[in-house]
Amino acid sequence: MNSPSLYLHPDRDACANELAQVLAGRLRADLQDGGRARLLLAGGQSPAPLLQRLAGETLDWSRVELSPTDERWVAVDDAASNLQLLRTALPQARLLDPRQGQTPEEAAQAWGERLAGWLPLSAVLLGMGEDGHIASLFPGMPGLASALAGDAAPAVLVGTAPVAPQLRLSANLALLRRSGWLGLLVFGSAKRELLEAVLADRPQTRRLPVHALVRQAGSRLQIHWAP
Ligand SMILES: O=C1O[C@H](COP(=O)(O)O)[C@@H](O)[C@H](O)[C@H]1O
Repeated sequence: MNSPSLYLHPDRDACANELAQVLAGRLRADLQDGGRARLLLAGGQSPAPLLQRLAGETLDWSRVELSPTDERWVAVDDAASNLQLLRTALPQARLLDPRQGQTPEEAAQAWGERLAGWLPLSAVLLGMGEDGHIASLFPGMPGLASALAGDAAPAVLVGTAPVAPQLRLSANLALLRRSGWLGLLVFGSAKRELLEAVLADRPQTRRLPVHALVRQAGSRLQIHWAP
């Protein structure tokens, strides 16, 4: 396997600063010809410092289309909503709400169709849970094998988390990989230990969604870690 690049930052601020510059550079490159840039960002806790830095980058945000990598099936203004996190931090971008239907199934179908029209994406930044989930692709969840399949068509699916809010929408791995730049943001020692086990291809990690990401993306994946 061609290994991902692993960037070990001294602290979360340094990590956020560098990632904001890398992402802004990718967006500017796609905006240069007068077109649009398309960006998918992780939700959860980890992106907060990065989002703050990214919001300070000078670029034509009105031409940047932004959506989360996954969403919790909660009201759009719920504190657990990934879109709400992006909306609060980057209101100047053109936000696409994953709630494109009345039911999770309808929304997954319609959001997936919208995202398919964005491919190839400019950049995708994923997060990872301590259980090895990425986006809302959780170890052992129903439908995981097809969500991770390397030859799947890019799509959005309805996922199930082991913790509340359990009902999720998530881009599948095939969609997440269709990007000019692919990154994974991870903080803390527990996640670093898990990542090292994944990079070493330890057998107990082979069922984890992050293992599929690392194997399929190889050297195209940048992993950014800070304590
Ligand atoms: O549930 C989720 O978790 C992951 C990881 O979140 P973090 O708080 O540990 O950084 C996140 O990447 C994903 O978007 C989110 O829905």
